[in-house]
Amino acid sequence: MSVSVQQAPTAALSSCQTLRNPSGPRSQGDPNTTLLTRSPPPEGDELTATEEEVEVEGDKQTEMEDGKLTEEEVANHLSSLGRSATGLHHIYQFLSLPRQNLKNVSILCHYVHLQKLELPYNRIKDLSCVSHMPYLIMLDASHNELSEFFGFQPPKNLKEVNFSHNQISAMKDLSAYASLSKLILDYNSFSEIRGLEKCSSLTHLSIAHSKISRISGLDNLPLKHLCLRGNLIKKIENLHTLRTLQVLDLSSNRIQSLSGLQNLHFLGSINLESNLIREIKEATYVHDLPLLRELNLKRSPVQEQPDYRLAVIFLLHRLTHLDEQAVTAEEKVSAVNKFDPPLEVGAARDHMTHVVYQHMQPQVIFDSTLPSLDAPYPMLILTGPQACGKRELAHKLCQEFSDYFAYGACHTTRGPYFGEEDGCDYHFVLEEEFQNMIRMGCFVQTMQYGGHWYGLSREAIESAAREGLACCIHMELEGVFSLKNSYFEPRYVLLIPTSTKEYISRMKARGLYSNGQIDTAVSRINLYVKINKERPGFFDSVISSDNREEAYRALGQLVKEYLGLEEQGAGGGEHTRAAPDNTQPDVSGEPPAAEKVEVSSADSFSRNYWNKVQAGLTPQKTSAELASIHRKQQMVREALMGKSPGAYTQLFKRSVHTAPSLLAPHSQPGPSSSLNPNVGRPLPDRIEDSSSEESRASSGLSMHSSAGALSVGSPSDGLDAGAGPKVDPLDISMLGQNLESTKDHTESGLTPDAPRSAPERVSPTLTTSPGRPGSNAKPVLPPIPSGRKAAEFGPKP
Ligand SMILES: Nc1ncnc2c1ncn2[C@@H]1O[C@H](COP(=O)(O)OP(=O)(O)OP(=O)(O)O)[C@@H](O)[C@H]1O
Repeated sequence: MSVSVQQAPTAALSSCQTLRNPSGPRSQGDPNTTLLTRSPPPEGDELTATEEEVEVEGDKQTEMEDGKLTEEEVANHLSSLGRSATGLHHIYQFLSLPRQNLKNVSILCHYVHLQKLELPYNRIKDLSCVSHMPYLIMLDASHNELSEFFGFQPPKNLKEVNFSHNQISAMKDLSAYASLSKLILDYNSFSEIRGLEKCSSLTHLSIAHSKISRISGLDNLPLKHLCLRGNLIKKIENLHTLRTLQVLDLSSNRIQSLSGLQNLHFLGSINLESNLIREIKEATYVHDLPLLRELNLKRSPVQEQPDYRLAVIFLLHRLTHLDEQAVTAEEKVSAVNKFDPPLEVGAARDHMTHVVYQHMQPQVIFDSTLPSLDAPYPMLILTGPQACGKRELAHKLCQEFSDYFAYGACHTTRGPYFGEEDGCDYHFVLEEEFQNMIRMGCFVQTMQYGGHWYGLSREAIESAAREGLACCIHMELEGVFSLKNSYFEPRYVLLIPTSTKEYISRMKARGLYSNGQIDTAVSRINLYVKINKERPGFFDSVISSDNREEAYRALGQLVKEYLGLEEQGAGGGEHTRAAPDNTQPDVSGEPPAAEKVEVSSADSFSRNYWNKVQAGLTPQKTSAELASIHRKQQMVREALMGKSPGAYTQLFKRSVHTAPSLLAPHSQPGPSSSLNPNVGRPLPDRIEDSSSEESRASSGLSMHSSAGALSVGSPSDGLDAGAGPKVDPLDISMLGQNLESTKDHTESGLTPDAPRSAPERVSPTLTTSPGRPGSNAKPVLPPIPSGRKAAEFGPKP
């Protein structure tokens, strides 16, 4: 028997060809089935079998039971007929003998042409036969009893080796295996990785379920796949030179951090299942890996973190699979909306919150700031990055234009800086109180900045409006976005630092900010610039804040243009009165010549792209069209007044000519009048001109003048609060009548809100009456102008 088994491979070929089953390798199950699956002897031979043959057969069976591989068995499992490596012979290249209970495979010494050898699930302890297989490319010796690592002469082309599930405890130098590209050593007892330094072709290495406690010995290997699953590794280290690594499996270790992976730019898949990663922020270490698509953190403590999945998806937005589950587009959107909502989303959420909370409160009419038909309550918002000077400028502006603007103090949970006064710079409140105010629907908008809450309360606006003043507020961009969702239509002035260096040194000079706060503020400059660039008209005006004086000059000029003021001398308080206003559109909507000039000068102020475009697109109306529009508007207003008598009648009528101060409730005592240095001043001659009066009345810009004309103690003193400032050229004729009727009501004890009879007719003579409602109030601020002006500064898209 041994003669036939140990024949030279070429001889074995013919032997194999006759012996092996044409269907190729068989019996993958029970190792003992080998005998049963052997090819039956040729027909007829059975009868002539000699005693000797029976004996040989018996020997063979004994050998198999002893785990010794026989020639016949080899022949049965050979496959893949092809040319030998030398090209001179036809040979079987592939031998697969799994689960054969083999212990001794020394017979394979003679199968020198084998290229692929599979001997898994046997009991082999010695593989020295491989030394005789110089052409071997693939060797699978997994699930055996090998205790030695590569115990054979290196076949020069050996590429893939599987020694998993053996009893090998030490790695040895594999520098002779230069062609080795795939090495699987799972389920052995290695405690250290070594000997691979010269394996310059090794792209796939797996040493799972061993006793490795430290990653080492892998420097500069061209590995693409590395599996060290089920070891004792605590730290990801020494991987930074594996520049080509694509798949990394470090599951079932004791790793606490993803640090050490940040330079592996080809990594596409990381398995860290069953480790000790606790913090979501660990994901930041792999945030910059451009090809990372799969991350598995299953069975790690980090899973218990709130919003774990969305947070990781947010941090690693390129992931397609997290924890072996596909990441959906919805999850990606939710993650962004949750952790870095676009300004619009944040603003919408903020707005919704306050609207809902406000609606949960008893509803009241905010008489001072309610939007009117033509003009919303005037507000000026100074926006820009922190410490760009907007607060200082807002204060200064409110001081100089104290008859027009009041500083709207927001609420904040941050503590006051040195010199800050409660109620002046901010209303300083505790977090609990702030949250309570949110729930009570007190805010129009809120924002968190630098870990503190800031919020603009409705009362802050209302209190300014009750005094007949426009509100001037400073806030960050998020606040602007939120406010744009409300029905308020402020004008927004962006104050932007153009010299970062100067901005930083100014912030440092204040001595209030940490480096981190300064960095945040600086980084936000670009946000403002971007918004201004991408959304023309988002800000009504942009002023450089580098030089505070120049910035204030520009802001002041802008406000003067807006108010229609003229310089009346130097010094503060000079703007408590305005020049007679003859710049407003007449009732027909056609601006007088003077206004046209002003409009063009105000053009730079406006910078409202949208409105300019709109104005450009709007064809000039003929006088007939304008008259028609005029009639329609009048009818609408009358209809509205008729529909809602009482308070609304008052509201609309009064608002026709009044700015908020005129709308202050009668019960509101005279802070405004006491504050107003111009109360009772004689009206300039021009204002008494009826035509200009009418013209002014048609415009918000006339308000300060008309107010100035009012005499102290005007019956309008008793006017109740009404709608926000409204400029309605069409209702000029109602002014006197309104005045009279109000007076009557007041005298007769009727409250302004009491139901009234049908709208009274207006005597045309009253339109030229020098007495105007609100004459005892301070000069009132101009509402946002209507007509042509409105087109300039009107609502944004
Ligand atoms: N209601 C609000 N909504 C949004 N932003 C606000 C609001 N109130 C204040 N802010 C802004 O929050 C930022 C931080 O305000 P804070 O007063 O703490 O900073 P500051 O260092 O004094 O800077 P500044 O001089 O710009 O006010 C500022 O840019 C401020 O304009």
